[in-house]
Amino acid sequence: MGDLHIVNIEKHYTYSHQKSESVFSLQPIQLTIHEGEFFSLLGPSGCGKTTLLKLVAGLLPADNGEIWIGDNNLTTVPSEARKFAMVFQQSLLFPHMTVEDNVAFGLKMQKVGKKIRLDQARNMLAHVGLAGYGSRFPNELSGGQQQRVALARALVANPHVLLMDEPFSALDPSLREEMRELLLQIQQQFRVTVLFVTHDREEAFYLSDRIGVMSEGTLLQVGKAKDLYEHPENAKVALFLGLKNIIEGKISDGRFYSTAYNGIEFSVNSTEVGPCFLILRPEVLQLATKNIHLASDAIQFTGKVDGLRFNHGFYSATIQVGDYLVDCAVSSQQADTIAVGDAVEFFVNNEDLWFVKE
Ligand SMILES: Nc1ncnc2c1ncn2[C@@H]1O[C@H](COP(=O)(O)OP(=O)(O)OP(=O)(O)O)[C@@H](O)[C@H]1O
Repeated sequence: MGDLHIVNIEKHYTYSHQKSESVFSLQPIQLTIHEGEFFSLLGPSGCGKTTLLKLVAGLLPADNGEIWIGDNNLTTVPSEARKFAMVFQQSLLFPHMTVEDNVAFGLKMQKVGKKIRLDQARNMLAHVGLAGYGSRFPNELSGGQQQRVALARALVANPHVLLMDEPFSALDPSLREEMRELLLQIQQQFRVTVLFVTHDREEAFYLSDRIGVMSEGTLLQVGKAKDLYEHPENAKVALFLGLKNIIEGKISDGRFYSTAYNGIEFSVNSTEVGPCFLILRPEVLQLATKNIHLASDAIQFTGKVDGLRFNHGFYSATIQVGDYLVDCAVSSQQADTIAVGDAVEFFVNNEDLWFVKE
């Protein structure tokens, strides 16, 4: 098997609508997904995630570029011969076939004998928590159970890569969480390479070894969730990841200037120059308490508590600084010492500043 290499793949669509012609271009994409890796393509609706997935699957012809797995060039290999399996948002099971026949169908196409394929199908159904459901028909299953069958059907033929397009987005939140856990468990057990498409950043962050952030047909940045969150390469990635406290300004002569927060100016170590954005992650902002010892290059702000919300084990304070609201993560202990309307000081260490270009 080996790594999945997407080599300068591109695709251009032209379509007409009410006499105007539009074009969507998937710009050349270069990406290697390691064998056994869980990789997500994350981006807003219409950015080209499904197009890229279909190019990898061989369901769409590429205008340019190649798909390799290990040393095998798959570019001209038809979809059904690539040994890739797909799971979609709404997986179409054959309604007139039992669950186990649905799961065994791919093996039947590969001319695997009846006994062996039914044994394998039942075994895979047990892995997805559906032991004993084999003789039911798809319409006798819930939406979540149907997705489990789709997963079993995808995995039974031992695919090189599992391609998944928003597979859980039609499920309710608690079922979605359950399916995520199941998928992770199965992926670790079978060590299958997964290429997963989602527009849900929480989902991508939770599941993935690495994530590729896409926008308007381009792959903006690839990395681990933590690296993307702490060090987005540009403002688009930061905005799409929902980062808070993004401040427009500029750097010149080693100093950052912004009109935000009542006017900011301080020395920076960054090599950036010109217009840029400063990102202050809520977790790196600290409330200044009486005994705190500030580093000499820490940057201090003064403001007024505008709101205080409990958020999964910590508090999130909104602090008004001039015309701006700043999000600041606050421990439970600190939250007990402040109230809405209080004047507060908070600071950030210079090393925790992150600057990006547009
Ligand atoms: N067969 C096609 N012909 C013309 N345009 C297409 C075709 N398929 C997709 N598009 C356009 O290409 C763009 C990318 O679509 P794609 O489905 O890849 O996006 P996506 O990121 O998966 O979006 P979503 O999350 O909404 O599914 C969209 O503007 C879409 O309208």
